[in-house]
Amino acid sequence: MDYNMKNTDKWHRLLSLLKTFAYEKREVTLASGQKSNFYINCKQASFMGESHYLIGELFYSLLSQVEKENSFQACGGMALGAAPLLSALSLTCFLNKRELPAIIVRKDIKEHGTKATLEGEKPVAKNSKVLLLEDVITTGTSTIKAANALQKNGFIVDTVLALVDRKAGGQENLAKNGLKLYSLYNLEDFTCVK
Ligand SMILES: O=P(O)(O)OC[C@H]1O[C@H](OP(=O)(O)OP(=O)(O)O)[C@H](O)[C@@H]1O
Ligand SMILES: O=C(O)c1cc(=O)[nH]c(=O)[nH]1
Repeated sequence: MDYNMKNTDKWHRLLSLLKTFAYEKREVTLASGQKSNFYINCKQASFMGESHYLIGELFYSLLSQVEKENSFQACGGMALGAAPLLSALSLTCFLNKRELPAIIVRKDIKEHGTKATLEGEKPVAKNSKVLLLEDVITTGTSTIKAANALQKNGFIVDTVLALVDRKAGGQENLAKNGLKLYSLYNLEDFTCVK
């Protein structure tokens, strides 16, 4: 798909905020246990008001394109990285006269109180189609876990929107699990000199 929001002012501005606050060139161990010499910690940018606004607008625009073939009743994603993305998209949908409630998947089951794995699922009917959001895709394992948690709770998940695809096999792993990936940025957007 040719994304119509790519290379727009909003797309460039969000990339600039991610490059400034999220991208770090350093040795790091990733969620998968693999070593890398760079890290994109989107949370350093995604909780800011301006990024929140841009993420909402860009994901809303991507959602409108994806929905030419598919439609969704809610969005969902894994804590913590997906939390600001879900909040941004859900708010932007509301401002566009559409309710798209957000479901966050806890990394660990809450041990007291509700003992919940999901939060925000009450407004969403079972068998609803949930659009999965993710900040960074490396192997795709975290995203597949989030999809499995939602599916186990009676929701349908087949599509993922990500901020960044590190192009490290994640897309292929998601496809093996029946998940189609659309990402706003990939690794080259961070590494190209422009
Ligand atoms: O594609 P993968 O190989 O699974 O790696 C990507 C995952 O790693 C990060 O989460 P992290 O586990 O660092 O958690 P956080 O959002 O709580 O910081 C990121 O938010 C993705 O969920
Ligand atoms: O693979 C990961 O754990 C990972 C990579 C990255 O660049 N950013 C992130 O938040 N997680």
